[in-house]
Amino acid sequence: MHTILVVDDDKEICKTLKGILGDEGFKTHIAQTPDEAMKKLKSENIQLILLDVWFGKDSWDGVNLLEQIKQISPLIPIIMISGHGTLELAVKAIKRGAYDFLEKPFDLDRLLLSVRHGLEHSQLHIHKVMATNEAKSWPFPLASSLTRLAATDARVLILGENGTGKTSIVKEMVQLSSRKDKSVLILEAQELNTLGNEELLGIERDRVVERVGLFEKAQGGTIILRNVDTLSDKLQKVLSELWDLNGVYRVNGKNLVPLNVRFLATAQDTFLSKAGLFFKEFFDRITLNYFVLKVLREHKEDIKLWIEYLMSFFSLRYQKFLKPLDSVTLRALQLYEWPGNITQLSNVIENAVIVATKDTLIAENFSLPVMMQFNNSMHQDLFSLSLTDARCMFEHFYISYRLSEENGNVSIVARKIGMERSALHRKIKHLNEKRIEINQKSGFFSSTL
Ligand SMILES: Nc1ncnc2c1ncn2[C@@H]1O[C@H](COP(=O)(O)OP(=O)(O)OP(=O)(O)O)[C@@H](O)[C@H]1O
Repeated sequence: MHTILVVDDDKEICKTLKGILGDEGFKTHIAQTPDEAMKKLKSENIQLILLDVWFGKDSWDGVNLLEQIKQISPLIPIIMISGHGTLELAVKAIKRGAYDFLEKPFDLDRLLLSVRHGLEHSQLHIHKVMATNEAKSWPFPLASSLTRLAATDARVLILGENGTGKTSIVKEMVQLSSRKDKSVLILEAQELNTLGNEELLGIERDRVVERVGLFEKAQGGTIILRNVDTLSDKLQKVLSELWDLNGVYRVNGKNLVPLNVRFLATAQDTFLSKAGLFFKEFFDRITLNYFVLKVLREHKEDIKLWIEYLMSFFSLRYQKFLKPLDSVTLRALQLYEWPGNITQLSNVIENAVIVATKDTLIAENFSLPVMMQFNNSMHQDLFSLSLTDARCMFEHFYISYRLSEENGNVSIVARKIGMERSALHRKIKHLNEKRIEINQKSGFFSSTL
C-alpha cells in the first residue's frame, strides 16, 4: 500500500483528499503546518506528497516547504495543489522540482492519474538511482569476462576474502542472464550439509511424488551455492552426480528427473590451494570457470566509488540529504586497510549516515579505528614535506580534526586547545592560504578549514 502525505492548512481539503485517496486504497497522512509536514516525513514512509502552493502564512508558502522537503527527500514526488490566482506560484514550484500541479476544484480522474503517475515515476527513479540495491547486487559494471560468462549457462565460481562482494557479483550475474526472471535459490553450504536425501532430491512413493527436492525447486532458474569450500563430502558427491546426469533420481524414484538449473557459487580465495581436501570430481567441476575478487586494500581507487555509492544508498534509506565527503575525510577512509572489505566499509558508512546530525559527514561520525589509522598515514605523508610545510600541515590537520569534533565551533575549539578565539581565526586563515600553496607545490591533500 502506498503512503501519501496531504499538506494543506485547510482542514476540509485535507479531509476530502484523505477520503478520496483512502477509497482508492492509499494510506493517507495529513499535515496542516510545515512542522507537522516535516515530522510526518521523518516518521512515516511517505511516497508522494500533495502540497498546497498557498500554504500557511507569513514567510511560509508551499514553494518554501517544497524546497525544504527536496533537501531531505529529493526523490519523493510532490504534486502542488493550486487554487484560484496561484497558478504562477505553481509554475514556480514546477521549476523547483515539483512533479505536477492540480487546480482546485479537483477533477477526480486527473487527481488520481497524477498520483498514480507520480508513484510510478518515483519507483522508476529510485530503481534507477539504487540500481538493484535492494537485492544487494553489484552496483558497478562487471569485468568483461564475467559479463560474457554471465550470459551463458556455465557454472561459475567467485572466490575472495570475506566481504569482498562475492554474493553481490553472483546475483548481478543472474540479473545479466536469460534466467533473471526465473527462480533463484541461495543455498548456504553449511545448511545444505544438514539436509537428507529426501529434502535434497525429493521422494516418490508408488510412483507418486511425495516431496519435490530442493534442487528441483529451482527448475528453469539458478542456484547460488554460498561457501562451497565448506560443503561436506556427501554434498560434494551429490552435486557431482547431479552435474554428470543433468538430473536427479528422487528417493525411491526409478526415472531420472532432468534438471534445468544453472549453478553459481562462492568460496574463500584459499579454496584453490586446498584441492587435495576435496572430492576430485567435485573440485574439477566447480573450478572450471573461476574468478578471484581483489581485496579492497588492493584497489584503493575503488574505495571512493564505493563510498559515494554507499553514501547515496544509505542516504536514501535513512532519508538524509548529505553533502559529498570533504577530501580529508575521504582520504582518511581511502588510506584505511579495510580488513573486512566491502562489508566493513558498508557498515561504517551506514553507521555514519545514521548518526549524522548535520548535512555533512565528519570525522567523528566514523568508527575510531579508521581515524586512528589516518593518523599513522598522515605521519607518513608529512615526511615528504619540508619541516615548515610539515608543521603547517600538521596544524591544519590538528585544527580540522578538533573542529570536526566540535561541529565547527571555533569558540569551543579555541577554549579547548588553549588559544584566543581571534588568534585561532587568524591561524585558520593563515593555514588555509598556506594549504593551497603547499598543495600546489607537492600535491599534498587537505581541505579548507
Ligand atoms: N550493491 C550493494 N549495495 C549495498 N551494499 C552492498 C552491495 N553489495 C555489497 N554490499 C555490502 O557488502 C556486503 C558484502 O557483500 P557480499 O555478501 O556480496 O560479499 P561476500 O564476499 O559474499 O561476503 P561473505 O564473506 O559474507 O560471503 C553486503 O553484506 C553488503 O553489506
